Amino acid sequence: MRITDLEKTIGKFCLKVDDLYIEPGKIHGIVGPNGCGKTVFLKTAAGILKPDKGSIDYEGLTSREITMMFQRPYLMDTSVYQNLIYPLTIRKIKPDEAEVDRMLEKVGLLGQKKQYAKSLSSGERQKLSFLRALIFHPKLIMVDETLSNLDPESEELFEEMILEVQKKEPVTWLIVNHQLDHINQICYQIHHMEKGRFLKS
Ligand SMILES: Nc1ncnc2c1ncn2[C@@H]1O[C@H](COP(=O)(O)OP(=O)(O)OP(=O)(O)O)[C@@H](O)[C@H]1O
Repeated sequence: MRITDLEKTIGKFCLKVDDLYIEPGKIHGIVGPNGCGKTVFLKTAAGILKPDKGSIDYEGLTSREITMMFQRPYLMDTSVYQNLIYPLTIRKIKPDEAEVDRMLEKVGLLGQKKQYAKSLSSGERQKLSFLRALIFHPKLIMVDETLSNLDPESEELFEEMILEVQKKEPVTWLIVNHQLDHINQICYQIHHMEKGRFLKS
């Protein structure tokens, strides 16, 4: 993915990306102080916010192959299971039930499969949202500080799952996190942001 001459102004804030190359199939971390524009960048890169100027070359990826995990996951008024398979439902793909159970089991949510999703704890919601992002095998996954609120064990589990995905069919990950987060250790490249710009690495 290549981002060139991109600009996005929201209120007093201005995001400016002259030239940024995100090597495909790798795990990229984005770190920087509060308010430096990480979320605005991610939303713009995901196509949720329209840039005022500039271009994003997804190198052949379509919007259906891109997903974003938000800091506060949006869940629908239905069961854990229905929320999980939603990306498949809208793509008219029949879920592989054994695979669904395997995924839920892996994060310890199998017992809550039929439970109302909105009754899950915040960490459980993030686990569900993570599985929902993985279930349709996207090629580009953007993660907005989702992993920062997890307990160390869950964070380790997510890292393990990310590496498992990378072994099978490499995905491009853009993971916004904090400077000292453990997840940085599995990143191929860390991109530093400050005041709406990327620092040269
Ligand atoms: N809808 C909006 N209206 C006005 N200003 C906004 C809006 N959205 C974001 N901003 C401003 O843009 C700047 C960048 O915000 P952003 O959420 O991208 O920061 P961040 O790096 O993700 O911060 P944090 O680490 O605190 O999550 C902030 O100063 C914020 O106040």
